[in-house]
Amino acid sequence: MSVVLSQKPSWPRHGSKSNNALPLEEALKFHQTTRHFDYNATIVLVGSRGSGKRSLAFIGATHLGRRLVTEDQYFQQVTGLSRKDYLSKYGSREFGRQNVEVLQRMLEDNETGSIIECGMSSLARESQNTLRHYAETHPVIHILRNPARIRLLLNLKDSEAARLEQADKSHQSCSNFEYYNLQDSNCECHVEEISQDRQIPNYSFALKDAKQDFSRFLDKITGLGAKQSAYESPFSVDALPPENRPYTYAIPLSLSDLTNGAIDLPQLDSGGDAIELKVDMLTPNILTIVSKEVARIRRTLGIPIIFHIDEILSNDVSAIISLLYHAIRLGVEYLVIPLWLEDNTIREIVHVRGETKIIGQFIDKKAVSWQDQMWISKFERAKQFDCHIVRLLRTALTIEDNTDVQAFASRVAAISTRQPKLIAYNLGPLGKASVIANTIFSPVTHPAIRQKDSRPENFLITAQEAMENLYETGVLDGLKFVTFGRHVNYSLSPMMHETAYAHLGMKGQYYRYTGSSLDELAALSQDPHFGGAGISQPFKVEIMSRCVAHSRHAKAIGASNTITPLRALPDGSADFLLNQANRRGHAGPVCAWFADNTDFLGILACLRRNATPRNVVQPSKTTGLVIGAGGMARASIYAMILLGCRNIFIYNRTLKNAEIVADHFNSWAGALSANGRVVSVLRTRNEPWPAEYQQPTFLVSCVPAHEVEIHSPADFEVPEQWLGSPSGGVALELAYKPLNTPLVRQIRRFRQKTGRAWVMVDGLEFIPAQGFAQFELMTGRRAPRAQMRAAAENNYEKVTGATTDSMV
Ligand SMILES: O=C1C[C@@](O)(C(=O)O)C[C@@H](O)[C@@H]1O
Repeated sequence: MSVVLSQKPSWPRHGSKSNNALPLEEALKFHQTTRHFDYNATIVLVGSRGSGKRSLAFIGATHLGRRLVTEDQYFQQVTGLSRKDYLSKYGSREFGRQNVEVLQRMLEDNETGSIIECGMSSLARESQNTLRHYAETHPVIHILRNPARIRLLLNLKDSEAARLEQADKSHQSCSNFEYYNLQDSNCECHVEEISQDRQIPNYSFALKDAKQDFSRFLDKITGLGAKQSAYESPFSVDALPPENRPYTYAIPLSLSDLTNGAIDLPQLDSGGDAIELKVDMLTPNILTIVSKEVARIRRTLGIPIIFHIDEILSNDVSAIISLLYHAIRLGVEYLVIPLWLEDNTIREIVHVRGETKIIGQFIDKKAVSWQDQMWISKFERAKQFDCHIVRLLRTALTIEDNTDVQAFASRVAAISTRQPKLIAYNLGPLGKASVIANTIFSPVTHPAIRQKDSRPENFLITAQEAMENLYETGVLDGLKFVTFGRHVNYSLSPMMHETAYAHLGMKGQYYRYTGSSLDELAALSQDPHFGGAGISQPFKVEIMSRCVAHSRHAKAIGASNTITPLRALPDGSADFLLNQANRRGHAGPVCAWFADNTDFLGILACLRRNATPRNVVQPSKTTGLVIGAGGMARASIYAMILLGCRNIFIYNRTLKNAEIVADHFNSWAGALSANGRVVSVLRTRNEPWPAEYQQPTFLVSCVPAHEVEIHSPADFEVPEQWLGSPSGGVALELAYKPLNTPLVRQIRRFRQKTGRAWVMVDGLEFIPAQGFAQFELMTGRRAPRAQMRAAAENNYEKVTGATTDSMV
């Protein structure tokens, strides 16, 4: 590890001079806003020209279902003139005054339910005062971007660029969050310029990455993400924060290693439940470096960040405090606060933490025995500040220290049930057993790091090894899973799931079972080692009535593709669902099933990430088309409803089945649409597209890949007249044997002929997308996505006997 302590940092200390320097007291007061907002509080974006605010505001508005308000548009609305015309008509002084007034009105008139993109009027002193005040009750996010990139984008001279960069700094003092808008190294294209096939390199990467990153960021700082997951399904990984789940792992990375290129982030994909970012260097622009590295970790790995300032910096208390506040601005998930800081300092930081959780930490350097009362008093100290987690560490001198720390944890557990979570283990090579036994954020290395760094100091085990140990010692049980359906002999699920077990060090087997009745599945689940089932056609609807509990989604869809076993307590009854969720790694008698659905998640992901900005959902206008009337068709309709689509059409060969599906959705979702109907049935293929509706921009074909009754497999083509959307759309084909279905060929031909921007997504993109969540529901562990996707793609030809080269 290299430590850089060469120069003093130059972060804005309280009251320091900048363009819009605040008086000290005011700055402190500003820092102390609590970052707790009404769930619907409007979110404001400020930042330099060229920082990408507009695109991000657009992404945020779509993601949260908010109104998008831009200052340009508001200016015109209020004054009746564009900015340019206003400036030439009234001159710059009056223009400046009007700008400020528009900004103030815009904030005032849109207190809730909006995402506001501020223009450059946010640089004016009066505007900044207003924003500062607004930030007491609303998230105000400062968007940053690499200055070189901005200069390039805006085609600026050096001096102009420097002025812009300098001016942008003043946004720090009127925002309570910061988001570093990374440029995608794969793609230089503008968000509008995306290509239309996943086979084409760079296909909409920029948009996909920014969409994912920024949406997650908003979920995090508003706290909406976590609440949503728990509400949706008790078995989803995000239903419980990692500290409430058994056996989670954190990979420590030092900032200096990250910045000097010693760590290749993409290689660290899966292998930990969190990244512990250790700040071990100070440079003049340390805050920007931190912002950028946090953004890189989020973009590349997408797992929570534990922000930790290395003890080697403990001499510079002022630097530590600035870094702690900065981490809260970045909305990191966990912040490690050294318990040796002064009481008031700790209290103030905890007060403004927003959704960031606090880990109070004490590291003993004097080898005090775990039996010493000192440890309990450290725990009590952290508790007094309302820390969520207390982390107590010391170096192991003997193997016995590991049993001592266990005994200490039991003593703490006996104090009371309502208290912070405890992380306690021994450092050093002798502490390994206590790291394995510890259940929250045990520090692990990653195989990719170990490969590069074989020094004896790097004694950490990998998450995979830690898990293997838990299975070997009988702490966790190997389980059996199955994909169950009438035509599952070419299912890719076994490969995807077993690859994931191996990657994570889990013991598990995933079988295919071709069955003709759900009674056969009931027999399979008599085995206490039964861990869950993927439900394939034609059982997705029927399985619902066999399950005693259902996720909110499965209920709304009326179909399930994933069931998990509910295990019996000694008296034969089922335990609470969240307890069941936390016992997923253990065998035991199965007394009932829980139904969930991940098909809709796969469909949602495919539609969402492939929709072009031109086809952003407008609830009153956007239309969707679903072909089929089975469980997949239901999941497709549900995904479209979640996207905001309120005019969905269904076509199925057997009309009656389409009517049943339409009735199901209209019975609970009809009220979402002005005419009381979200789903309408197209009776025949010869019908012209209903004239009062736009042609669909979302199309999902759920025609089975295998033969149904007398019909041949997936032989469906859409009447060309239904494809007339001028902006094209996303067409998702769920059948994947072969990939090159008649529909895929038709869309490709149509695209070539008309130049309409249809993005074709095939079944091989969908299968892993539904599989990730299924794996997570069944195991409670985060899915190793890249490995699962590769397993599906690499085994496709072997399993299905078809070829993958059908997409061009
Ligand atoms: O329909 C399918 C396909 C599948 O059954 C398979 O085995 O590939 C897996 C299910 O989760 C999914 O809903």
